[in-house]
Amino acid sequence: MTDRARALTLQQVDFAYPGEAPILQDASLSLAQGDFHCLVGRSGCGKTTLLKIAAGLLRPTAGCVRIGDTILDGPSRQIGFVFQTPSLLDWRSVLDNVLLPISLHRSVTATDRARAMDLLALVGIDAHAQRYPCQMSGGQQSRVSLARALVTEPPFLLMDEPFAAVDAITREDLQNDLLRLTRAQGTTVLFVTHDIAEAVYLASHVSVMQSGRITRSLAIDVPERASGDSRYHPQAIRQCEEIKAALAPALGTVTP
Ligand SMILES: Nc1ncnc2c1ncn2[C@@H]1O[C@H](COP(=O)(O)OP(=O)(O)OP(=O)(O)O)[C@@H](O)[C@H]1O
Repeated sequence: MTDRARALTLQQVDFAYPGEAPILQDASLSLAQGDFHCLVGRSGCGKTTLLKIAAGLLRPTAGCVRIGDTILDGPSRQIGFVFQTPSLLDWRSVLDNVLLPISLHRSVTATDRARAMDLLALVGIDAHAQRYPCQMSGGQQSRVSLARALVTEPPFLLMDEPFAAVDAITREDLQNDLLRLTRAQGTTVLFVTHDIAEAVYLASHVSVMQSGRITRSLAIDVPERASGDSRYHPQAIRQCEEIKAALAPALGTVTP
């Protein structure tokens, strides 16, 4: 697949739930191949709705979503989705949960199993492959969910606050796992979060959403991205403040 074919674009998207006022208005986003794009915004501004449109789970009332030059007209196997809660199947083992996206379409092969085990090893839980989700902690379940989303190596990964329910230290580990895996696979990621610091740590680009519109997009350019301490780099803190100001212009802190 060419770089251009691996671009994801939302073009002037409007959306309203049936019988409701518009939720999204003229929302545009452009992700180049390999971008890690975070979407931040206050609760209820329309982030999850935008993500579902980008996944083809909801249809825009105006505008469109494109993968490369092709308009998306429904869910696509090119797009992996990670929800806010891990949503694992309790009656399947960890390994079988990771293999689920494959087993829904065809028979699982030994190569698939080896690949799933590799992913579980990369997120540090391969020793628990035969356990069931109820025997795993919340952070471990998030790791299973991440491995499941990546087992088919989708070129696009859409994530809706996937680490919101885990403690801060586990969240940092999960963020590092996510960066390592998506960089290794060259995945293009759209990641929704309330957490500005998380967005600045993970993202190559951050977009700010307010009342159904994208009101600001900025490139993140924090040095030493690969090392853990880049979270606390002065440039990271400056960019967090910039995003916070963009989210709250009415407070008059900094007007971009
Ligand atoms: N199925 C639905 N039918 C009608 N309205 C809905 C539906 N789903 C969401 N909404 C409304 O759409 C608006 C945007 O919701 P959405 O979940 O996209 O926001 P969000 O920014 O992701 O919020 P949060 O950060 O709290 O998860 C909210 O006012 C919500 O009540």
